[in-house]
Amino acid sequence: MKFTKMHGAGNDYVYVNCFEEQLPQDIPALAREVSDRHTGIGGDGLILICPSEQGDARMRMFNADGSESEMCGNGIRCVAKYVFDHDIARKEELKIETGAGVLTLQVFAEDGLADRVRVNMGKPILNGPDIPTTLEGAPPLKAPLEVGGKTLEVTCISMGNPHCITFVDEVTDEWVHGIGPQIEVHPAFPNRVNAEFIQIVSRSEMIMRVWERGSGETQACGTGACASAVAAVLNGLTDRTVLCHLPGGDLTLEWAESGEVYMTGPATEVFHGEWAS
Ligand SMILES: N[C@@H](CCC[C@H](N)C(=O)O)C(=O)O
Repeated sequence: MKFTKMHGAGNDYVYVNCFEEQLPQDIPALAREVSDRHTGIGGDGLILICPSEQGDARMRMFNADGSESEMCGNGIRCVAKYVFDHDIARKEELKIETGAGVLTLQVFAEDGLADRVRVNMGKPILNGPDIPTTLEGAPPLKAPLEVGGKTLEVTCISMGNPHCITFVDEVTDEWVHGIGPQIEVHPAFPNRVNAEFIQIVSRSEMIMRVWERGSGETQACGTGACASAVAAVLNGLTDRTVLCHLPGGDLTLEWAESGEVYMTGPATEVFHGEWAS
């Protein structure tokens, strides 16, 4: 099976071109094997680039634990780069089908290769049961959540996949590794959840670290950054356009007056290979 290793702001996945490659039946097991950083290729998960009847390609994404997610913000920028660079559809405006619907992307190319992508991520889902969470509100805003002996005030938003955002004075390992895994499996989230920790720098800048559902801490999370930008506006902490600093790089988020969220960021190809097992 041929694969390509790519990352978006350090959020790295193994990509397989399913226009050409045949996959084993057990895709969750394949995702776990290729993602292993010691015995596999190494990555935050596996992303399949598949034919689509509704767009130029369809993305399927699997976390490192083999669970499938509806959406991946950093992944979809890399899928767009692959589709553009490898001539599956060499268009500056692409449509990619995801578990969260068909999204429109704008590709910015340098010397014939895509290097930045702007994604219309659609409207955030704010209704608690649709996120899903049992916390009340649309969205749950400053909702009390008992975790590790503390009562956190969290905001919950779905960008097709679920996010639980906590604003903190300083984003520390204790938040990400101590509290993050407990939020991921908290009973308030029936499908588990991605946990973001946000430090506000100014009305237009924030720092984020994430504990991702199914993958643990990653260097960036595109859907998480979008959800956090929406949460920051709803909590009165930032303006509608914000630069988000993540351990692996920066993303620009804009929550437009139309209600749609736009994310702009890098997409990088690292190497190709062949998976033997
Ligand atoms: N890193 C991704 C999100 C990947 C899926 C997530 N862990 C989930 O289970 O929902 C991103 O860039 O959005």
